[in-house]
Amino acid sequence: MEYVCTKCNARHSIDELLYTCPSCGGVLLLNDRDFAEYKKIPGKKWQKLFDERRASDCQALKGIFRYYELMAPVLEEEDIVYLGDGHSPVILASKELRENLGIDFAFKHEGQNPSASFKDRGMAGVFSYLRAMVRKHGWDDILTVCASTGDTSAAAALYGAYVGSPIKTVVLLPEGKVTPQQLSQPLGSGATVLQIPGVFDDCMKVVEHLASHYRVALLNSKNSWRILGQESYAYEVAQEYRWNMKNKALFVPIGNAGNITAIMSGFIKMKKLDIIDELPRIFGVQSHHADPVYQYYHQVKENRVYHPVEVKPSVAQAAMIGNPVSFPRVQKLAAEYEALGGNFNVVQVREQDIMNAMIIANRHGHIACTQGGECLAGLFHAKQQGKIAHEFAILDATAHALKFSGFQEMYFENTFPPEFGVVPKENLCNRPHSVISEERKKSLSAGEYAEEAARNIAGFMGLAKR
Ligand SMILES: N[C@@H](CCOP(=O)(O)O)C(=O)O
Repeated sequence: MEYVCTKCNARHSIDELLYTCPSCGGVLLLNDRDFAEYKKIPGKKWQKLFDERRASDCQALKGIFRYYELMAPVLEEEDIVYLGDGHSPVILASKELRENLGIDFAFKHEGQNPSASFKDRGMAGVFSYLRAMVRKHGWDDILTVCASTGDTSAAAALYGAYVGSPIKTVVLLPEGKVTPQQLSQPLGSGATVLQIPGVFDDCMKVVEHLASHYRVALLNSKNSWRILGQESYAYEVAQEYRWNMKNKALFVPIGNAGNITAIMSGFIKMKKLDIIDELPRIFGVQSHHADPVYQYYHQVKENRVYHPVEVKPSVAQAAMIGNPVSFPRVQKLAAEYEALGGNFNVVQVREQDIMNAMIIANRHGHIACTQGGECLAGLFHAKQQGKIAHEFAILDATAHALKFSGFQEMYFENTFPPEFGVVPKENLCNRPHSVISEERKKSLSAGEYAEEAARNIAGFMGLAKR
């Protein structure tokens, strides 16, 4: 394998941990030099291999590395770090939800990964590579560092804690802009948690500076081993639908743009190897409060100019990023995707719609986070605009709803700060009801208390007597 620069096409050895091209500073992707050999194997044979592997009880192949030939065939079994990552459930949207929307779709619930987000896929990739480097070169001291809006730091800390020595984990967070649940994750895993004022983009710059001037291993998706791990999402989706991507459309939130890069890269590989006949349509989704990629693709093709944007507070906090590090990769892969017959779009949604959609999804039995809500809002939007009609959509709910319960609480209590621009719809709000007071409880025996509480509930719910 080798690193390939997305800008100047230079190739570099993977024996060194590189994030950008030493020749021109461009971001990198990983390339398998034997890929041409893989083309000699019929697509059906690949499908059979991966289908049979579903039954494997080999620990290393249970997670994202079920597809290791397409990702990192240079790793040995002993290098693979598996914490239960990947194979997140694809759940058909409830009947009522599909009927209301007038389109068939499913959520892929990435919150069911070990640290409750899709980032575990990428961390399984990068930590397995680091273990290989430790084995091969005897590296005895590795300080990993990442900037995060909350999910990356949780995943980095979890995998770092599992692998242990010689790896130590530091995470850098924008103070006050990570949910309490996400903050508790790296703290619980024992990582060093550092905070600075500002937003994710500020943290990313600091971490990039650290990576260029000090001996640290950067764990953000700028690290192309993260991208490889996250390609597994594409392989799983294809396998879920028996390798048939005809009339399928994927909705993916765009933050630092590592995930959309990985998903396109995975589908491109499968198409080139004839594992799939058709590429699914891909819709990136961004909030109007953090939409640099939408702004770029919204321009007339011939005159597109990329500008980072200044983000505003967003409920899709994991994607609140004004200058995604993977933007050059997206540009390159989206062009390749279209050249291979695929279709790549970016839609913009409003904060209000993201919150409404997240609550609607969860009210229909899903565990969508705000980014999952962003995808559902994106699907609503695409449907309304006639951009999608007959396809079956697969929505990426990137993390567990519980990580973002604070936004739900603000919605139900109508306490959103004005800069979010979110006003709750009363019919979507839900609050707890008190059945009996503490004082009344004290005045009753245990039996009387149970009876009176039950009577109050029966009255409140209008229950008929037996
Ligand atoms: N949403 C991310 C932001 C960093 O993205 P990465 O994929 O480049 O690590 C987070 O959870 O921190």
